[in-house]
Amino acid sequence: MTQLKPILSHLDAIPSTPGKFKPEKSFSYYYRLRLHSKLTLWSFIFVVAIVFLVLVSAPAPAPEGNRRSLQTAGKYAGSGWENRVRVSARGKTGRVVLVTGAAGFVGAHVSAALKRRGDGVVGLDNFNKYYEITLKESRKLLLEKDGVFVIKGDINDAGLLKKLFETVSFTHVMHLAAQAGVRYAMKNPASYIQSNVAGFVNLLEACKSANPQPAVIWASSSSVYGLNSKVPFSEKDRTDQPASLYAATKKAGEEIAHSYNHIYGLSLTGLRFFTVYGPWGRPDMAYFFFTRNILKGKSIMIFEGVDHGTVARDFTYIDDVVKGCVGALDTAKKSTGSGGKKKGAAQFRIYNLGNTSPVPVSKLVSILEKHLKVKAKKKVVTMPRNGDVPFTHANISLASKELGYKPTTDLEAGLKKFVKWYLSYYDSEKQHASW
Ligand SMILES: O=C(O)[C@H]1O[C@H](OP(=O)(O)OP(=O)(O)OC[C@H]2O[C@@H](n3ccc(=O)[nH]c3=O)[C@H](O)[C@@H]2O)[C@H](O)[C@@H](O)[C@@H]1O
Repeated sequence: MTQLKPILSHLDAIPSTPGKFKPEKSFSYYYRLRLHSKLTLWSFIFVVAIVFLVLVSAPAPAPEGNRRSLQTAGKYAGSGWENRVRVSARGKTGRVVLVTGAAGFVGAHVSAALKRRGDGVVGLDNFNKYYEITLKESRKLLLEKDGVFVIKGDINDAGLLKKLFETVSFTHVMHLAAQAGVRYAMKNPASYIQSNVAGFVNLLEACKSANPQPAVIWASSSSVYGLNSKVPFSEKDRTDQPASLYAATKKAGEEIAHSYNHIYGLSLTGLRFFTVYGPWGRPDMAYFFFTRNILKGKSIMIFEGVDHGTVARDFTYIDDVVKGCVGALDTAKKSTGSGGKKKGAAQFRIYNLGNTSPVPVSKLVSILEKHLKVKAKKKVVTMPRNGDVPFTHANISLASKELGYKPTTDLEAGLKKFVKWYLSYYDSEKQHASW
């Protein structure tokens, strides 16, 4: 320590402006300089040795996927987060369900229904900006009141899924996260591949590796029938003529699911939803933005087919679809594999969840006008080449027989409930309307 003193005092003498430094040429100066150099040399050797040891003992750099997992593990580690997940997963029925897309339209309704009947439910949603995030946040708030924790995270995050499956033994996964919307696929095709293909595979990877493997129920779409002209659409009809990239990714999902069922023994049930609508719905859908534009006095475009052909949809009310989802969950058999190994054949099912009564878009608009008590400014235009199909019509006999699915709400009654919710939700004082 005493040896260091002269050096420190020498350093004290160095002016803050280096160019003005004038060296002293005395004996003690050279003595101190030599001592300084010796110490600097030893410090340098010491630092090099430490760096060498660190480099030798450091593991090889993690590949991209693992690196992301490590980041995720750090982000979600901690007893606070794990406790919230575990509390949310508690239930009375023995069923513990991971609902992806829980802040979305169908996901939020299904999560609430499962929690209300006593299942343990954990939600996952990436809260992306496809449509207004405030609506997703409001759904999340309502779910939290019901005791459902909605994690903000992405199905493409393998680290997060691994952590989730390590924290909770899910009996079921209700996979409702997706990039939805038929026409938006022309604007942002990559987002469909990212969510509906890559994200789905990532989720199935986590499910097949889990021990026990959960049974998986996931959202497919009526759009897989594409240009099929045989009505009503039956699950046996061809689905190899998609009219949009959205439909193609949903069809790809069905094929991917089949391969995971075949290789790993995962129990998989696909639900082909037919234009689902209702309270807390999606602002990108026609019934929703028609309502918004009618109230604002803006014009709306009603598509028609070639030669003034009618464009119609088998609009299906949310509560009916929720019952179909719950029916699918309750009849799902267990997966047969565990930890990535198949032990026997597992269940693979596909069902239509529609309403069985297609309604022309022009009729949808006249019902809205009636409930809103406002006349719409209508422009009838030929359907652009945007991936839309002229009509959808579900045959639901399989779902009725095997899931007990029985839709009970017609478009008139369903839109009445939607309009009531819409007016109360967008009335600023009642932003937090109930289910
Ligand atoms: O059943 C399905 O599988 C699909 O249902 C809806 O797709 P879509 O039936 O096209 O629903 P909307 O976008 O609400 O369109 C409803 C009807 O309104 C028509 N439309 C849409 C927009 C517009 O400006 N004008 C118009 O007449 C469409 O051609 C369609 O016939 C959902 O948006 C998809 O995510 C879902 O997968």
